[in-house]
Amino acid sequence: MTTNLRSESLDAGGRPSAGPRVGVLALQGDFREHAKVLALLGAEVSLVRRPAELAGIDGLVIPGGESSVMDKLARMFGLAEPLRAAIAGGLPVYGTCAGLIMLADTVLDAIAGQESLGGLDVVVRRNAFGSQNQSFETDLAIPALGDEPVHAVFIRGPVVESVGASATALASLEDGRVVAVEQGNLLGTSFHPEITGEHRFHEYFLGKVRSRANP
Ligand SMILES: NC(=O)CC[C@H](N)C(=O)O
Repeated sequence: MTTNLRSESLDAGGRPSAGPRVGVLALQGDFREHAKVLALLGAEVSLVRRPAELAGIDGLVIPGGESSVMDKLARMFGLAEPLRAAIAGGLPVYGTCAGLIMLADTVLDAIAGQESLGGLDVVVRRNAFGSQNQSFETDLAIPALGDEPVHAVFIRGPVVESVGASATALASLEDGRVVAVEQGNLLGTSFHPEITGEHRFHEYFLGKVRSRANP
């Protein structure tokens, strides 16, 4: 008899080990696309809408969407402070587009009263590619992810205007503008790997999640 096990690795008790538990912030935006990619890569995925749902996750993805709405909902649902505490406590978090804006310490062109969660020592500018050119696609060389370029889709994305001393740029456009950054367990991209079939960013993120879950 063969059993259809999702994971071939076994835990200390000889049982098949479950994948890392990754939450996806599901207040607004393209959280379903992230959940699909993460599940495909073997993570145990849960949607996060309340503070209690942060318990027991080993990592969190903040999706693309609209950062000002996400911010409002996060505060309304009492999630903003628990999220800040989780980030400060070292929870691995990957933010795409609006998610990157949520993780940035400083946000330019925010709407009045908009707050970010912070954690990434970067300055981002919302809607940096302007209304004439709201969406575009390009291939990015990202040595940290291997030789094959990353096909990147930008949808009213932010740009990283300055990278502070604690953060590192992972990818830039040809004109030098930074569009992917990391800092310890935090990862952010201006673009959307969750919609292109590109899994290397999620894999890279899951690496951070696994090393925190099994130090
Ligand atoms: N695709 C996206 O996530 C767009 C981000 C959006 N322009 C914002 O400011 O939040």
